[in-house]
Amino acid sequence: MITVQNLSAGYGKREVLQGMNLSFPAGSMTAVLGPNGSGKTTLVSSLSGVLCPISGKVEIAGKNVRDYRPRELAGIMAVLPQKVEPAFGLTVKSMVMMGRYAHGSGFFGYDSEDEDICGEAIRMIGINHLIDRPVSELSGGEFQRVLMARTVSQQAKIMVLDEAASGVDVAGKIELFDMLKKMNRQGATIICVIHDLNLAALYFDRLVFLSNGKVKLDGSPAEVVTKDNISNVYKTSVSIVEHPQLGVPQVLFSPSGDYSC
Ligand SMILES: Nc1ncnc2c1ncn2[C@@H]1O[C@H](COP(=O)(O)OP(=O)(O)OP(=O)(O)O)[C@@H](O)[C@H]1O
Repeated sequence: MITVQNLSAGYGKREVLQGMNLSFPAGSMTAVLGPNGSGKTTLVSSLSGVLCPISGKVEIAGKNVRDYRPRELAGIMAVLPQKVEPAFGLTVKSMVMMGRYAHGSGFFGYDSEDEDICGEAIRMIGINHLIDRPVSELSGGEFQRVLMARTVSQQAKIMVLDEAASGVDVAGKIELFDMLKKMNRQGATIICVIHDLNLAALYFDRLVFLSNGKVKLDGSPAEVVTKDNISNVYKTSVSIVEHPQLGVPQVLFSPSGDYSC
């Protein structure tokens, strides 16, 4: 269980999150959404203990996230940040192996089990063909997949992902979210920042929308993805339809002007 308790967090004197309270039960799968600048990455940085709160706290299994030692935290929580620079000279394989940091025990830091787990993550994410390529020479979407493989190889019970599938093509997104859903069904707690409302409604049990550093909406897709709610949060007009096979709400957008021929 992760709890966000009366959390205020920000940068210097700028308070972005204001008195936020949230809890993420073990085994839950939550999408965090909201307009640009609403505080999603600030929340992720707070959950991962990178950002020191102004007040309040984040607890994981009853212990303040800031009190965990880095290796101990990496053993229970895998974080995929929004911005990662592809380090010069690192190959895809060595970058994925970095996910085993918390587990590494062999003479050189990693053993054959670490190799097997990374190999499996690389196969699952479909980047076998890239394994020896330098990460600095990959396309944006390819690099994003490598980051995802590194996160998966960490085999942590909690996964916090900030725009995990940004830059990944449509089929790749489906593969990634299918995989996350499978991991969730196997017990992983997943918290994922995502901009795509329709994928969020398809895959996540709970959608939390932030607006100006506060929780604006929190509920199942059926509860929160309504015309009024989405129009209100994003200040744009939308239509809601039902997914023809799954029945979940899906959002349609229209151009703001009349561009018909
Ligand atoms: N390092 C920083 N220093 C100062 N202000 C920051 C910093 N990082 C973010 N901010 C500000 O904090 C606010 C929230 O930013 P945050 O990155 O959490 O938003 P977000 O919801 O993740 O946005 P996006 O959808 O664009 O990724 C924004 O107004 C942003 O300008």
